[in-house]
Amino acid sequence: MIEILNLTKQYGSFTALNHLNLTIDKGTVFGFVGPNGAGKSTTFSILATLLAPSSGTAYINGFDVTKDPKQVRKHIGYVPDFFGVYDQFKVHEYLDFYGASYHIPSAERKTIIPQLLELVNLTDKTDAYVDLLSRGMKQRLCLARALIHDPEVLILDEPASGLDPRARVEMRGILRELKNMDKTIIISSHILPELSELCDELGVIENGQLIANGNVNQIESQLQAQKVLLVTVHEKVEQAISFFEDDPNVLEIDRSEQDAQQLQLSYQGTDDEQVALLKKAVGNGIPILTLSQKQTNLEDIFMEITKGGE
Ligand SMILES: Nc1ncnc2c1ncn2[C@@H]1O[C@H](COP(=O)(O)OP(=O)(O)OP(=O)(O)O)[C@@H](O)[C@H]1O
Repeated sequence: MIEILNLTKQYGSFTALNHLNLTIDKGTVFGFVGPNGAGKSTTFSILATLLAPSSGTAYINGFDVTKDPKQVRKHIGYVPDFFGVYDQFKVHEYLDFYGASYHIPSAERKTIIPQLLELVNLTDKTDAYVDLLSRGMKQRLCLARALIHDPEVLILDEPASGLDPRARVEMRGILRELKNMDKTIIISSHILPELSELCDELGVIENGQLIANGNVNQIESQLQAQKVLLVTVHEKVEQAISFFEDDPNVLEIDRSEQDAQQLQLSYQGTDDEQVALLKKAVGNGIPILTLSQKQTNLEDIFMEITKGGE
């Protein structure tokens, strides 16, 4: 379990994290999403006990990251966004080195390492030199390294960044397996759809503050206070625009770039009000060809909830 309490980090006069509060229950896969510079890596570095907060703190399985870093490290596996690998090592030697650093007895390491390599699909690379692995393979090796002491909590900073689509799918498969092993996982990305499928819960961070938190549906419903109606009219586009502009529930009208006859209405009315509006439009002679509601995808949601930071 991860508890973040009023976590604040100042770099000089710059506030990178501003009273962040978050609780992640055991066994949850939590996606931490935010634009570049939002404060994700800063949060993760603090959780990994590598950076001291300016104020506030965080607990991992009840251990305070500022007061009890040694205990915390036993309970976490951390994959940073940039990592180095010791290039003179072969894959199995690399894992063995880290296993020894965690004081795992040699006999045990001999059992664990093949299991980990199987988990991250690197069994056939056991004798390969680490520096000759592809980026995706290095990323998976780094994940195996983070798992060597069987931590309950995994802190994964952008584990899918820079991977091609196939490698991303592979990474997702591995994370799913880890979820099935009941690990608590916090994983960051600036790509919301990448996380949505995998995560039980999401938190959106911007300018060091949590601006949305919950499951995908909860985050979606925050946005759905405003739906987007797509209205295609047969000619008379200007007439349609001035008609819809008069409705107080229509907040904004955009014209589609692809289709000059299509209007996109940001609409905040209820379903009943929407029915009444359409009835009135038809009654007023607006030649409506089609009407539909734009399906908001997670990319739209992300753009919407982070647009304050533009
Ligand atoms: N050592 C540092 N000194 C000064 N400012 C820093 C330092 N580290 C990070 N920052 C600033 O703090 C803010 C948060 O950075 P952080 O790396 O936590 O963001 P992020 O959400 O992980 O971004 P990205 O998605 O680009 O990795 C950024 O504005 C960054 O420039």
